[in-house]
Order: sequence, then structure tokens, then C-alpha cells
Amino acid sequence: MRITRLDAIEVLDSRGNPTVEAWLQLEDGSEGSAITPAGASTGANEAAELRDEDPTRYGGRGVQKAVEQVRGEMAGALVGKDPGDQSTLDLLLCELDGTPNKARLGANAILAVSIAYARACAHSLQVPLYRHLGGDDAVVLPVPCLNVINGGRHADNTVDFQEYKIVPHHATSFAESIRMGEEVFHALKKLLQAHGLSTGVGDEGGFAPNLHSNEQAIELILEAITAAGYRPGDDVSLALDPATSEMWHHGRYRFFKSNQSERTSAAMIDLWDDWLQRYPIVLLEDPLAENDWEGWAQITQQLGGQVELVGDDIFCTNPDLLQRGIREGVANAILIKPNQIGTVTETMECAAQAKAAGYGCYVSHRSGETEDTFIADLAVALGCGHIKTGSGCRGERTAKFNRLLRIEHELGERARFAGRAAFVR
Ligand SMILES: O=C(O)[C@@H](CO)OP(=O)(O)O
Ligand SMILES: [Mg+2]
Repeated sequence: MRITRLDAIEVLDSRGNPTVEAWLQLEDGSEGSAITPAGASTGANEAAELRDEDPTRYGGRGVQKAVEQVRGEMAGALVGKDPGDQSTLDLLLCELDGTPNKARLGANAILAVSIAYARACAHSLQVPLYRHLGGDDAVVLPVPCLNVINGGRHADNTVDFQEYKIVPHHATSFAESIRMGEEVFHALKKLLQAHGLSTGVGDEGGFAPNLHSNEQAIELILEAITAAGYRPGDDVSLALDPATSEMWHHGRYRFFKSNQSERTSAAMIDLWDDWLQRYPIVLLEDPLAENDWEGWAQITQQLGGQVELVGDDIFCTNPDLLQRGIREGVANAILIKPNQIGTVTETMECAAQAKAAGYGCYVSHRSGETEDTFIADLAVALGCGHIKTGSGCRGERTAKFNRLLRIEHELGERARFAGRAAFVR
């Protein structure tokens, strides 16, 4: 099926920053479009976004150059061609770019085209996107990990750690799990109000109050779980992404937002060890920084048998970095963010490599999101069993939950909810 049209425009993400939307049409008239998200706490080794650097537009964050790359060079190379399949299209895009990190055409432009092609092909074949990508066995709905308290770089408050998430795993379906998660979210809102704390939300839709300690966030959430009628640890557990690369400062971890104190890598591991003993935490993402490979090997050895340790910044959805991690005994799971690597094929290959090595795969949104629901289909296609896509109160986050609700409904009797078993331990 030949590509007959490729176009792009500059649209907005949930932070009000510009991002790329691409459309693609095949010769049978099937169309697909996609919008690329953007991170704030980005890993140093992520594929490169192309931004305009024109200070008179969006403070230098415009994406008109990236849009031009789609309309110009990419359209020139692809329109009239039949790539045949997703991996050939993605390889063509990588070769056309010619850089190791997609800096010339821009990973933001390349990913939008890659996903738009996947959608157009799914339409052409008249199959849902998750089935087009994952085949007939793509029937497992992920446990949603709802980010209910935001800190770090995602909120202007006193909380050092970026994400405190609830994990409603003791459910029979995704729909039930989301209901449990939302009930806890609403209970938490009441609790914050009762304490006179702010219920304004951060970038990912979690509350962003000023708290007197990083532990207070956990204690409030545990209270909310109980208030909603659930048992912490049995029905609803906790997951954290402290995003500690943002705290890494001259080889130590600095608590920039609370009290300016510092910890060594070993002292950070002690902190997590202590929290694991005190709280029902099933997943720790980026407990240490992307440059702290030694610390990561140490924490994996020490705590990897009792909790899922997810590498986000340290791996950047990059197969080479993942291979190093596997060799050095770093982490037992990987975060999967398509825009960290830049094409659908490379994203899925990275997940396949992780699975083959016994690592868990945890599909993720970015803090700057849009109404695009690709990651919902991706999570089902990969059968990875858990997803993080914010809390349940902002449209760009609920769009993914709603897509998963529709997928579960569409699968009917064939749908399976992943539950607690999805988490590595
Ligand atoms: O650190 C993360 O995992 C993400 C998403 O939650 O944040 P950002 O998109 O800002 O990198
Ligand atoms: Mg992260």
C-alpha cells in the first residue's frame, strides 16, 4: 500500500507548549495521525527533539522546523512509496535522519510519522491498533498506576520526589481498577481539604500540596486508601518515581525542594530499604540517578528481590543502554516511552529485549501529553501488565484510561486484567 499523503502541523501539549502532529494517508484512503508528547525530567540519552530556538515564538520552544521536516524531506522520501511494513518504514526514517539520536529530522517529527503510519495501516487492515501491533494474543489490560501526588519538576511545591502513585491491582477488570483508583483519588482530595492543604494539581494531574516531608505524601495516600474502603497493600499498593536524576548534584542526592540536605548513593539505598519495610510499595522507578550505574547495581542486588526496580532515565527506552543494564545487573524492569527512542519499531524491540531478559516492561506517558492515546494500545499490544499515565482528572490522561476502557469492552470475554502478577519481584 503506497503512501499518498504526508502532512504535519504545530499543535499544543498539556503544558501549552507546541508539539508535532502528523497525518498520513495510504492509497486506499486509510488515514492515521499522531501527536508526539514531551518530557520535563528528560534523560540525557533520549532521542533529540527538534525545537526552533526562535525566541520570538513560544520562548524558543516552537516546532516549526520539525513540522517542515515532515512536510519537506520526509514527505519527499515517502510519498509514492510502499514501505510494506512498520519496521521498513521506521528503518527508512532512521536512515533518512542519519544521526544516532534523530537530531537532524527530530525525534518529535519522526515518532509522529511512525505512529501515524501504524494507525493508517491498522485502519487499512480494519483491525484495532493494539491488535495490529500485538497480534491476536493482545488481550491483557494493564494495571493503571495513578499519579496522585506530584512533586519534583512537575509541581511548584515542597515535595522532592516527582510521583506518588496508587496501584489498584486487586480488581477483576481494568474498569474496576480505574474505579478503585478514582475513589482513592477523591478520598485523597477530601483528606487534603480537611487538612487545609491545596488541591490544585501538577503537570500529571496529581495533587501538588506543600507538605512538611516526603513521607507525609505516603501517609496521606495510605489514609485515603483506607478511607475509600480498601486495604493498603492487599487491594491498592503504592508505586514511586522520585526521578532522582533531577536530584543528582556533584555525585550526591540533594533534596532541593524540602530542606537542601544531601545523601550519598548508599544513604539513598538505605532510605528506599526503610520505605519498603514501612510502606506497601510494589514499584520504584529511578530510585537512583542515570549516572549512578554503580549505585543502581547495588540497589538491584539488595532490593531487586522484593520490589520492581524500573529504569527510566538510565535506559531511555534504548536497547544499547538496556543491554548494558542487563550485563551489569541493573534494575529488573524498564520504562517504555516511545519518544525516548523515536519510532514504533525500536520501542517494541526494546520491550521485546527486556522481556527476553526477564525484565518487566512498564509503558509510560510524558509529563507534557496530548489527547493522543497511542500508549494505551501499546500497553495492550505488549501485554506488559502495567501503565502509568497520570491521575484521573486531566483530559490528556483520562484519554488513555478511556481508550483502555473501550479496548476492554471491545475484547469482551477475551479481555484479561493483569493484576498484581504484572509487577516483578
Ligand atoms: O519521569 C517520568 O517518568 C516522566 C513521566 O511521568 O516525566 P517526564 O515526561 O517529565 O520525563
Ligand atoms: Mg520517570
